[in-house]
Amino acid sequence: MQTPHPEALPIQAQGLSKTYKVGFWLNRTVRALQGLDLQVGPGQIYGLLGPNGAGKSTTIKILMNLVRPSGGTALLYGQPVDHAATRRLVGFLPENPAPYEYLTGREFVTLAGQLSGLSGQDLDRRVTEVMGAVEMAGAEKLQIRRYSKGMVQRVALAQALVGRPKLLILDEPTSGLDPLGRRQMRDLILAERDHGTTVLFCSHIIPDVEALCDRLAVLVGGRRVREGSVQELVSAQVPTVEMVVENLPLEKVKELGVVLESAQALDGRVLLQVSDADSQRLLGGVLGAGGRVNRIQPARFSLEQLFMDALKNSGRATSVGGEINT
Ligand SMILES: Nc1ncnc2c1ncn2[C@@H]1O[C@H](COP(=O)(O)OP(=O)(O)OP(=O)(O)O)[C@@H](O)[C@H]1O
Repeated sequence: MQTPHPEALPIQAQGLSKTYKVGFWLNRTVRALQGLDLQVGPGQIYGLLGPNGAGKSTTIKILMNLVRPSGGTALLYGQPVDHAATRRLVGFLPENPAPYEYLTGREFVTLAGQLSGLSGQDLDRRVTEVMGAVEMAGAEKLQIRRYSKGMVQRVALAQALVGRPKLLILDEPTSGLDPLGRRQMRDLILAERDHGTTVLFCSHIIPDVEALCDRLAVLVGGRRVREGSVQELVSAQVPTVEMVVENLPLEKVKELGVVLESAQALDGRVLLQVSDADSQRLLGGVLGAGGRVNRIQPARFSLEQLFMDALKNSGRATSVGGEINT
């Protein structure tokens, strides 16, 4: 039997596409993915960031062999995604985990451990270890139907971790968690990376992506529109300047003929964002028209700005996958 290639990339996908048939007569097609390339190196935390319907879950489902791609290839450690020995190296947290409600948390995680090949004392020790890591030791004897959403998410993470995976694939790991729960989930993911585990996760929560990722891909409408480290992506943005103007209404500012990145009237003031290159012209125009500038400062580069720009540039007023009629 073929074995996983430990020197191969944990994840390598090329030209992935996926169309779903929808509608009562299945006569409409949604293009969930359109030629996606993805490479995740060992020990990285890699984020897929995108709005609702961008194709993040579809990508993850293809990697987990839950959905077949319509085109392209996906490899885990150099092997196809249905390769049994390779799949044992992967821990998976689905988007809406639905564990058996009448099992206790410990029974559920023990079952997952058995399925990943553990037994006897090793299994017992490992279950205790992961239940402790996700801070569920105190509630491990309760049936899952008594758990809160955050507790279900933790126990589902414990089942993903129990088999000591080399690669963790997490679909929206922090969704539905309160700020403390999100923080703890982030710490757990970082701790796994520190143990050498490779992590792929998807999210639309920008601060989580910013806090966790070594690299990320921004997906919009099933396409990868940006890729790189957070630092690379953020510093590649066009520098902009924020200006607060008084004594001049927004309509008059717009008449100055300077391209504004954003403009908002608030409490008798106008908040403006303009490219660095245009800022002097705007300043001159505002002062010349009798306005007063009471603050001017470089805008902080952020992943959020990048994300918004990516959405705007891809021409998507809405974020759902491209639907075509056939
Ligand atoms: N089983 C399915 N049948 C039909 N269309 C689907 C199916 N799964 C996903 N889609 C469509 O494919 C597109 C991409 O969906 P996907 O769930 O991959 O996006 P996502 O980025 O994970 O979004 P979200 O953040 O909302 O989970 C969407 O337009 C969605 O409606």
